[in-house]
Amino acid sequence: SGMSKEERILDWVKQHAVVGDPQSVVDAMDVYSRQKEWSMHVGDIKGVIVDKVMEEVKPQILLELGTYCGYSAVRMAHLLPPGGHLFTIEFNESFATIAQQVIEVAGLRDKISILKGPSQEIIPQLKKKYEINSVDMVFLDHWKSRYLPDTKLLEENGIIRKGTVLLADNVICPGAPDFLEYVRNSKRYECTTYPVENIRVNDALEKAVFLG
Ligand SMILES: Nc1ncc2ncn(CCCCCNC(=O)c3cc(-c4ccc(F)cc4)cc(O)c3O)c2n1
Ligand SMILES: [Mg+2]
Repeated sequence: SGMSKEERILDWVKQHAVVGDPQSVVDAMDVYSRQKEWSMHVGDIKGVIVDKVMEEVKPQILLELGTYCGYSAVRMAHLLPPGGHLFTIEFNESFATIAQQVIEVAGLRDKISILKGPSQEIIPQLKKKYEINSVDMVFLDHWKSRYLPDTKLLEENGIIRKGTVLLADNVICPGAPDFLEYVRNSKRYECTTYPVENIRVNDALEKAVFLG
Protein backbone atom coordinates (compact mmCIF):
# COMPACT_ATOMS: atom_id res chain seq x y z
CA SER A 1 0.00 0.00 0.00
CA GLY A 2 1.28 3.46 0.59
CA MET A 3 1.23 6.37 -1.84
CA SER A 4 1.97 5.88 -5.50
CA LYS A 5 4.62 8.03 -7.17
CA GLU A 6 1.81 9.90 -8.93
CA GLU A 7 0.10 10.62 -5.59
CA ARG A 8 3.41 11.92 -4.24
CA ILE A 9 3.69 14.20 -7.26
CA LEU A 10 0.15 15.54 -6.68
CA ASP A 11 0.94 16.08 -2.98
CA TRP A 12 4.07 18.04 -3.92
CA VAL A 13 2.09 20.18 -6.36
CA LYS A 14 -0.55 20.92 -3.70
CA GLN A 15 2.20 21.97 -1.28
CA HIS A 16 4.43 23.92 -3.70
CA ALA A 17 2.25 25.39 -6.43
CA VAL A 18 0.09 28.50 -6.23
CA VAL A 19 -3.60 27.72 -6.89
CA GLY A 20 -4.67 29.25 -10.21
CA ASP A 21 -1.08 29.68 -11.42
CA PRO A 22 -0.29 27.12 -14.18
CA GLN A 23 3.39 28.09 -14.40
CA SER A 24 3.87 27.34 -10.69
CA VAL A 25 2.32 23.88 -11.25
CA VAL A 26 4.69 23.18 -14.16
CA ASP A 27 7.67 24.46 -12.13
CA ALA A 28 6.71 22.35 -9.09
CA MET A 29 6.45 19.18 -11.21
CA ASP A 30 9.82 19.93 -12.84
CA VAL A 31 11.47 20.44 -9.44
CA TYR A 32 9.96 17.20 -8.09
CA SER A 33 11.11 15.23 -11.12
CA ARG A 34 14.63 16.65 -10.94
CA GLN A 35 15.17 16.64 -7.16
CA LYS A 36 12.98 13.79 -5.84
CA GLU A 37 11.77 11.18 -8.33
CA TRP A 38 12.28 11.26 -12.08
CA SER A 39 8.92 11.04 -13.88
CA MET A 40 8.03 10.71 -17.53
CA HIS A 41 6.73 14.24 -18.08
CA VAL A 42 7.87 15.94 -21.25
CA GLY A 43 9.77 18.20 -18.81
CA ASP A 44 11.36 21.63 -18.86
CA ILE A 45 13.95 21.16 -21.62
CA LYS A 46 11.63 19.57 -24.21
CA GLY A 47 8.84 21.76 -22.81
CA VAL A 48 10.45 24.83 -24.36
CA ILE A 49 10.04 23.20 -27.80
CA VAL A 50 6.39 22.39 -27.01
CA ASP A 51 5.87 26.06 -26.02
CA LYS A 52 7.43 27.25 -29.30
CA VAL A 53 5.15 25.03 -31.39
CA MET A 54 2.12 26.20 -29.35
CA GLU A 55 3.05 29.81 -30.12
CA GLU A 56 3.43 28.97 -33.84
CA VAL A 57 0.20 26.97 -34.19
CA LYS A 58 -2.08 28.80 -31.69
CA PRO A 59 -4.45 25.80 -31.74
CA GLN A 60 -8.15 26.33 -30.96
CA ILE A 61 -8.67 22.59 -30.57
CA LEU A 62 -5.74 20.54 -29.24
CA LEU A 63 -5.77 16.75 -28.76
CA GLU A 64 -3.26 15.08 -26.43
CA LEU A 65 -2.69 11.31 -26.38
CA GLY A 66 -1.46 10.26 -22.92
CA THR A 67 -2.20 12.61 -20.00
CA TYR A 68 -0.20 10.94 -17.20
CA CYS A 69 -0.23 13.50 -14.33
CA GLY A 70 -1.26 16.42 -16.51
CA TYR A 71 2.09 18.22 -16.84
CA SER A 72 1.91 18.75 -20.61
CA ALA A 73 -1.85 19.39 -20.48
CA VAL A 74 -1.26 22.26 -18.01
CA ARG A 75 1.80 23.52 -19.88
CA MET A 76 -0.04 23.63 -23.23
CA ALA A 77 -3.47 24.75 -22.00
CA HIS A 78 -1.78 27.74 -20.34
CA LEU A 79 -0.65 28.81 -23.83
CA LEU A 80 -3.97 28.22 -25.65
CA PRO A 81 -5.44 31.27 -27.43
CA PRO A 82 -8.75 32.64 -26.02
CA GLY A 83 -11.56 30.10 -26.56
CA GLY A 84 -9.10 27.28 -27.12
CA HIS A 85 -9.68 23.83 -25.61
CA LEU A 86 -7.48 20.79 -24.91
CA PHE A 87 -8.88 17.24 -25.03
CA THR A 88 -6.51 14.73 -23.46
CA ILE A 89 -6.92 10.93 -23.61
CA GLU A 90 -5.78 8.78 -20.67
CA PHE A 91 -6.66 5.13 -20.12
CA ASN A 92 -5.16 4.70 -16.65
CA GLU A 93 -7.93 5.63 -14.18
CA SER A 94 -5.56 6.51 -11.32
CA PHE A 95 -3.41 8.74 -13.56
CA ALA A 96 -6.58 10.45 -14.86
CA THR A 97 -7.73 11.14 -11.28
CA ILE A 98 -4.34 12.62 -10.36
CA ALA A 99 -4.26 14.70 -13.55
CA GLN A 100 -7.75 16.11 -12.91
CA GLN A 101 -6.59 17.38 -9.51
CA VAL A 102 -3.36 18.84 -10.94
CA ILE A 103 -5.47 20.65 -13.55
CA GLU A 104 -7.74 21.97 -10.74
CA VAL A 105 -4.73 23.39 -8.85
CA ALA A 106 -3.66 25.11 -12.09
CA GLY A 107 -7.14 26.63 -12.45
CA LEU A 108 -7.52 25.18 -15.95
CA ARG A 109 -10.60 22.94 -15.51
CA ASP A 110 -12.55 24.97 -18.11
CA LYS A 111 -9.82 24.60 -20.75
CA ILE A 112 -9.05 20.89 -20.41
CA SER A 113 -11.25 17.77 -20.79
CA ILE A 114 -9.81 14.39 -19.84
CA LEU A 115 -11.29 11.61 -22.00
CA LYS A 116 -10.88 8.32 -20.16
CA GLY A 117 -10.08 5.24 -22.20
CA PRO A 118 -7.61 3.82 -24.68
CA SER A 119 -6.85 6.11 -27.63
CA GLN A 120 -7.78 3.42 -30.14
CA GLU A 121 -11.33 3.39 -28.70
CA ILE A 122 -11.74 7.13 -28.08
CA ILE A 123 -10.42 8.45 -31.41
CA PRO A 124 -13.27 6.88 -33.45
CA GLN A 125 -15.76 8.47 -31.00
CA LEU A 126 -14.36 12.01 -31.14
CA LYS A 127 -16.76 13.30 -33.82
CA LYS A 128 -20.02 11.82 -32.60
CA LYS A 129 -19.55 11.57 -28.83
CA TYR A 130 -17.35 14.62 -28.21
CA GLU A 131 -18.57 16.77 -31.13
CA ILE A 132 -15.01 17.38 -32.29
CA ASN A 133 -15.01 18.09 -36.02
CA SER A 134 -11.26 18.39 -36.58
CA VAL A 135 -8.27 19.31 -34.43
CA ASP A 136 -5.57 21.93 -35.06
CA MET A 137 -2.80 20.10 -33.22
CA VAL A 138 -2.12 16.65 -31.71
CA PHE A 139 0.49 16.01 -28.99
CA LEU A 140 1.48 12.31 -29.01
CA ASP A 141 2.90 11.11 -25.71
CA HIS A 142 1.26 7.72 -25.03
CA TRP A 143 2.37 4.16 -25.86
CA LYS A 144 5.10 4.62 -28.46
CA SER A 145 3.80 1.60 -30.38
CA ARG A 146 0.44 3.39 -30.71
CA TYR A 147 1.82 6.53 -32.40
CA LEU A 148 1.59 5.07 -35.92
CA PRO A 149 -1.71 3.17 -35.68
CA ASP A 150 -3.37 6.15 -33.97
CA THR A 151 -2.03 8.56 -36.61
CA LYS A 152 -3.70 6.36 -39.23
CA LEU A 153 -6.89 6.30 -37.11
CA LEU A 154 -6.83 10.12 -36.95
CA GLU A 155 -6.49 10.24 -40.77
CA GLU A 156 -9.21 7.64 -41.40
CA ASN A 157 -11.67 9.31 -39.01
CA GLY A 158 -11.10 12.74 -40.55
CA ILE A 159 -9.94 14.17 -37.21
CA ILE A 160 -6.86 15.80 -38.75
CA ARG A 161 -7.19 18.22 -41.67
CA LYS A 162 -4.85 20.06 -44.04
CA GLY A 163 -2.41 21.96 -41.79
CA THR A 164 -3.01 20.00 -38.58
CA VAL A 165 0.28 19.75 -36.68
CA LEU A 166 1.29 16.45 -35.04
CA LEU A 167 3.93 16.91 -32.33
CA ALA A 168 5.35 13.61 -31.02
CA ASP A 169 7.45 13.20 -27.87
CA ASN A 170 10.07 10.44 -27.47
CA VAL A 171 10.68 9.61 -31.12
CA ILE A 172 14.27 8.60 -30.16
CA CYS A 173 13.90 7.40 -26.54
CA PRO A 174 11.95 5.18 -25.90
CA GLY A 175 11.46 5.64 -29.66
CA ALA A 176 8.72 5.35 -32.26
CA PRO A 177 10.65 4.14 -35.33
CA ASP A 178 7.67 2.99 -37.39
CA PHE A 179 5.87 6.33 -36.83
CA LEU A 180 9.03 8.27 -37.81
CA GLU A 181 9.52 6.19 -40.96
CA TYR A 182 5.88 6.69 -41.94
CA VAL A 183 5.62 10.47 -41.54
CA ARG A 184 9.12 11.14 -42.93
CA ASN A 185 8.53 9.07 -46.07
CA SER A 186 4.92 10.08 -46.62
CA LYS A 187 4.20 12.85 -49.14
CA ARG A 188 1.27 13.79 -46.92
CA TYR A 189 3.47 15.10 -44.09
CA GLU A 190 6.03 17.88 -43.80
CA CYS A 191 8.41 16.88 -40.96
CA THR A 192 10.82 18.73 -38.68
CA THR A 193 12.94 17.04 -35.99
CA TYR A 194 13.80 18.83 -32.72
CA PRO A 195 16.67 16.90 -31.10
CA VAL A 196 17.29 17.30 -27.37
CA GLU A 197 20.63 16.28 -25.87
CA ASN A 198 20.58 16.49 -22.12
CA ILE A 199 22.30 14.85 -19.19
CA ARG A 200 20.04 11.84 -18.94
CA VAL A 201 19.04 10.74 -22.40
CA ASN A 202 19.16 11.87 -25.96
CA ASP A 203 15.68 12.23 -27.37
CA ALA A 204 13.78 14.24 -29.97
CA LEU A 205 10.38 15.67 -30.73
CA GLU A 206 9.06 15.27 -34.28
CA LYS A 207 6.70 17.84 -35.80
CA ALA A 208 4.71 16.45 -38.72
CA VAL A 209 2.35 18.83 -40.52
CA PHE A 210 -0.49 17.00 -42.31
CA LEU A 211 -0.76 18.23 -45.91
CA GLY A 212 -4.22 16.71 -46.52
N1 LIG B 1 -3.29 3.53 -26.22
C1 LIG B 1 -3.27 4.35 -25.14
N2 LIG B 1 -4.32 5.20 -25.00
C2 LIG B 1 -4.33 6.06 -23.97
C3 LIG B 1 -3.28 6.05 -23.06
N3 LIG B 1 -3.04 6.74 -21.92
C4 LIG B 1 -1.87 6.30 -21.44
N4 LIG B 1 -1.40 5.33 -22.20
C5 LIG B 1 -0.20 4.58 -21.95
C6 LIG B 1 0.95 5.53 -21.93
C7 LIG B 1 2.09 4.93 -21.12
C8 LIG B 1 3.16 5.95 -20.90
C9 LIG B 1 3.69 6.49 -22.24
N5 LIG B 1 4.92 7.28 -22.08
C10 LIG B 1 6.10 6.66 -21.95
O1 LIG B 1 6.17 5.45 -21.96
C11 LIG B 1 7.34 7.48 -21.79
C12 LIG B 1 8.52 6.86 -21.33
C13 LIG B 1 9.69 7.61 -21.15
C14 LIG B 1 10.93 6.96 -20.66
C15 LIG B 1 10.85 5.87 -19.80
C16 LIG B 1 12.02 5.26 -19.35
C17 LIG B 1 13.26 5.74 -19.75
F1 LIG B 1 14.39 5.16 -19.30
C18 LIG B 1 13.34 6.82 -20.61
C19 LIG B 1 12.19 7.42 -21.07
C20 LIG B 1 9.70 8.98 -21.42
C21 LIG B 1 8.53 9.59 -21.89
O2 LIG B 1 8.51 10.91 -22.20
C22 LIG B 1 7.36 8.86 -22.08
O3 LIG B 1 6.25 9.51 -22.56
C23 LIG B 1 -2.24 5.14 -23.26
N6 LIG B 1 -2.22 4.29 -24.30
MG1 LIG C 1 6.84 11.42 -23.29
